Amino acid sequence: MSVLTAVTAQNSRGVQGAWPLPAEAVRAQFRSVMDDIGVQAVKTGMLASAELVETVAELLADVDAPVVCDPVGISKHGDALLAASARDALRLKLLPLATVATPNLDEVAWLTGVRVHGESDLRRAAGAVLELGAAVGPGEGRAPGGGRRGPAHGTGRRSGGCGRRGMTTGICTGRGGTLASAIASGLARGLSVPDAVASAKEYVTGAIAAGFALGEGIGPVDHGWRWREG
Ligand SMILES: Nc1ncnc2c1ncn2[C@@H]1O[C@H](COP(=O)(O)OP(=O)(O)O)[C@@H](O)[C@H]1O
Ligand SMILES: Cc1ncc(COP(=O)(O)O)c(N)n1
Repeated sequence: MSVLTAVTAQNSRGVQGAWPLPAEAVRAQFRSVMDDIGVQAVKTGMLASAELVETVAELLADVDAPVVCDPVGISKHGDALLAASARDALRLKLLPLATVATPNLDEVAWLTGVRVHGESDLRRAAGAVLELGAAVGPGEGRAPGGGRRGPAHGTGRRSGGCGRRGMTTGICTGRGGTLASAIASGLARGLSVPDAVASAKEYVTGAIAAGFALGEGIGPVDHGWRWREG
């Protein structure tokens, strides 16, 4: 079930417009889901403004289910999806509620000041995210205790993806959101955090490898790759 926080106009070329919903609309959708259907896990994505980050943090404070926070900052095309003024609310209110946080490398630098230049920086970055309160972070699907960790860009076993038109960089839209959603799905099914992260990492790797061209710009990951591969 979804609680929409913003409406965007976007395509493979970029984000042409974004309109945050009123906090009241977010609260009402949340109540509609919780009071009838309930949740086994939550994943947060684009929150647009400090007000919406605070609203979502308030709502999640009473939720007794794992929370995966994907602190969406900018789109693959460089379009802002979160106001700069929302950083403190994200750091101080939402991330402390997270079971798992999945910032990408730009987002982790923005949130913690730690710049990742190589693999040796990953542990420091993860530590900085943990200090904000998230149980696990950042991005990369790192499992506690040194679980599976994949390549950041383009060197992995299945990397490549987005294969038409000679794109071999693994750059496609929806990677981070797919990783975070897959982790939340695993947690909802009762997997432990390390198992949910490992399973999500495998899934997103396949989705990137099967990414395809759509439109004139950056195409999407393929969420249906397992189904298509049979
Ligand atoms: N070229 C690639 N090949 C394989 N996995 C990749 C590649 N690029 C990114 N990933 C994986 O996709 C997941 C999400 O990456 P991330 O950089 O956080 O995405 P985004 O920038 O979309 O938020 C991570 O697990 C990352 O390791
Ligand atoms: C509503 C929404 N949420 C998140 C992203 C980031 O995805 P990406 O980094 O792949 O552009 C996006 N473009 N739109």
